[in-house]
Amino acid sequence: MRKIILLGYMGCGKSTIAEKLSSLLQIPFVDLDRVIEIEANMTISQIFESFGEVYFRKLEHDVFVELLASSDKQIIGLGGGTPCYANNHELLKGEGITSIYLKASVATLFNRLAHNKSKRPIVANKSDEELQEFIAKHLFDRSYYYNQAEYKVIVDGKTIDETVADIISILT
Ligand SMILES: Nc1ncnc2c1ncn2[C@@H]1O[C@H](COP(=O)(O)OP(=O)(O)O)[C@@H](O)[C@H]1O
Ligand SMILES: O=C(O)C1=C[C@@H](OP(=O)(O)O)[C@@H](O)[C@H](O)C1
Ligand SMILES: [Mg+2]
Repeated sequence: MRKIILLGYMGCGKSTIAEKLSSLLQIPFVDLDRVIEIEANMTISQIFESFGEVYFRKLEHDVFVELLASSDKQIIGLGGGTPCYANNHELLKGEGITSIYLKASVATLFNRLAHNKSKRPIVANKSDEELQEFIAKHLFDRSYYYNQAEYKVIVDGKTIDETVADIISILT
């Protein structure tokens, strides 16, 4: 396989898990958001603030297509919204691509995002009460796209190492 792609809602652990998986499997890791930030020379928050979400989604699609076009073996951590726009979910079905949905419950996501939302413009300004309800509805809306992944790994109640071990058992 050429690309191992991790997807799922904000805070499910895509960036954290991909980095650990990368060091264990000795396969380079790229975080889609980081590539976007480097190419734009701006943070994700600055892109949203200056140009808006529609512009970000276009950039995200272009960078995703660029990454998939390379023949390099890579682990790619997507942004939470990547599979949900611009038909990106169809790109997950391409040849040589293994896609894995890191599935987290609303409670797990809320616990993580409540302390970790400032760099995520979609949730940055929400109160705790708003956040819980927002995640529940948003996750429901996005689940259709996340469920297009080839594999699903439940992350609730698991340590980083346990989730990584689950992924390795899928890959081997
Ligand atoms: N068991 C766990 N697995 C993954 N992340 C965890 C876990 N426990 C706590 N975290 C924390 O949750 C956050 C997940 O964020 P991140 O990896 O950026 O997710 P994503 O890229 O999916 O938005 C990190 O701050 C990470 O340290
Ligand atoms: O869910 C989303 O729409 C987004 C998730 C973020 O990535 P993470 O899932 O890594 O936080 C980032 O791409 C951007 O803030 C938008
Ligand atoms: Mg991330």
